[in-house]
Amino acid sequence: MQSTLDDIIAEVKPLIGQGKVADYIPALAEVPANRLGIAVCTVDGKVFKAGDADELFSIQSISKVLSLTLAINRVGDELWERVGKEPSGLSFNSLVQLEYEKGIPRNPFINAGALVVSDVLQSRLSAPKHRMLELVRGLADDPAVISDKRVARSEYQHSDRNAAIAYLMKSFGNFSNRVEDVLRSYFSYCALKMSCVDLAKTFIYLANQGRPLGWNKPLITPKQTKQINALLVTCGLYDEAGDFAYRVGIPGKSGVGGGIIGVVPGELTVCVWSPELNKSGNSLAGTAALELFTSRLGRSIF
Ligand SMILES: NC(=O)CC[C@H](N)C(=O)O
Repeated sequence: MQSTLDDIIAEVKPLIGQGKVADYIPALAEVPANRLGIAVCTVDGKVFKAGDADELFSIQSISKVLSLTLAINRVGDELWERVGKEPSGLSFNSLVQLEYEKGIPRNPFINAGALVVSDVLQSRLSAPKHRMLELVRGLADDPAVISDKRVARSEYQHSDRNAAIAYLMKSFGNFSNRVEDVLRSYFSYCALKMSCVDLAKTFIYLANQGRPLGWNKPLITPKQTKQINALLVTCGLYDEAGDFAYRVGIPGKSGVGGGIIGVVPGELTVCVWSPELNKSGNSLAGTAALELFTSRLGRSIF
């Protein structure tokens, strides 16, 4: 495993320069483009890493998996009355489908869906931002995980499109709380700062029937774990979910910070980070690294 990870980092490095670091907020635009890391965590808790696997980065939309997990945990199947389970085929922050589908987002991993999920958490939890922090600290087994206030504030100052999405859903009756409050929580989840190692450990519950590392009780049921992994395969990479399934072939979730997590059910989680993105907003070198990873180890689910 260790030599495979070292080889992957060396082989993928030349791709740096072909993508574009997210620049919609200054705090993300400043991240050095040449970073590249990979970490693997196995269901029995072994961690392997290479490159910049311990450096912290903004997890952005990877947090949508955590908020979905919390929401499923709290409300169960009721959630699916307010958000769909189908791929959108459109970019993560698109508004067009929402109008003709009457304010019901296609899935929980596009921004519209994640905002509905955040709205549910806002209603159900007394301190949603704090609860999320507590959850990730527990999952990553790292009490030092924080949400970067500067990133969250900057996102809020550039939130016109996400606010438009939320207000459109509100006009259809699919949004209960004040838009500003939910946006603040949503951005605080997106601004979580974690490393590849933290994230590989955090998501091991998705490879292990809902059981986090070192916990004595499951976070979600095996059935819910299967459901989240299915949604990751079909919707985790936005309008590139098909290409990702074709090239990488495992459940995955990307974020505009350049991170991507992948799940090999029953076996391991893998997290890659490279800040330069392709046109769909997914890490360019990160996707290539995962493609090599699953191909070399013969680990696709297909
Ligand atoms: N794809 C992403 O990572 C998007 C997250 C970003 N904070 C947004 O809401 O636009």
